[in-house]
Amino acid sequence: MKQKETLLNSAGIDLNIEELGDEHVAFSHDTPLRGDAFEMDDELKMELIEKHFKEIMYVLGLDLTDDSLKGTPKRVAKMFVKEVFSGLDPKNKPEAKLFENKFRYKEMLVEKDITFYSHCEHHFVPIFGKAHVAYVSNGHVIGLSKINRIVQYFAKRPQVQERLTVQIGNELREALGTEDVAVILDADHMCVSSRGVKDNSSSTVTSFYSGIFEKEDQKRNEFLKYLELPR
Ligand SMILES: Nc1nc2c(ncn2[C@@H]2O[C@H](COP(=O)(O)OP(=O)(O)OP(=O)(O)O)[C@@H](O)[C@H]2O)c(=O)[nH]1
Ligand SMILES: [Zn+2]
Repeated sequence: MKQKETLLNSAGIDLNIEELGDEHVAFSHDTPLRGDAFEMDDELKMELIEKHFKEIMYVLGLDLTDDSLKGTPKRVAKMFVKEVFSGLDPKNKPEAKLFENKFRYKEMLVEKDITFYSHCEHHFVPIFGKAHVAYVSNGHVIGLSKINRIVQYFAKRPQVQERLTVQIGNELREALGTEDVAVILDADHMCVSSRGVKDNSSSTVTSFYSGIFEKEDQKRNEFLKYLELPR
């Protein structure tokens, strides 16, 4: 396949972004990924990122023979592929372990204050905050930690908060087989606080409501009330 050859040859560093940009696939709820995004394995991705990051550091004038700096391109490459952007790759998607709702639990379940770390796709600096999730069982209940894992999986992508919110909401609807899902994210954007406008007191709140949470004010208010409960 020609594109793959282009990618592999680009280990020589002549990445032609225009040429690679034709094939868009709406993959994993709309993160704009190319169709060939996973034809390269992680090893090659890390090799290429290391090489490019070395060039960025060089251009900035940094001395890459310095013993504190020389490992940085490799560290950054590993951190991008294996950690902070590992949620781009569907192979890292967590399995949503479900149990039968034998206990006949009929009310909403709320998991609040789920910590997440993401990165703004415009500046590649951190977004971090709390996610609050609610759902009403449609016959199955999900292992609690899987909710955290779903939040973290979608957070580990270059993101905007709106998309992250919708991706988490849609994934929970799908995994749980219910429309009755609510998600709120409350986050700090380092691109707003540490640079640019430098506002470190604002936070950004986004929400996703479907099913009864969309239709019934009462359910939505109940969810919001639980978020105010002291711990
Ligand atoms: N809607 C939305 N915007 C975001 C998010 N994260 C960062 N942004 C904004 O994306 C915008 C990018 O705008 P640009 O004007 O191209 O970037 P910039 O010149 O660096 O802008 P400033 O941040 O204002 O200095 C900024 O206003 C950011 O605050 C997000 O999750 N959602
Ligand atoms: Zn930003």
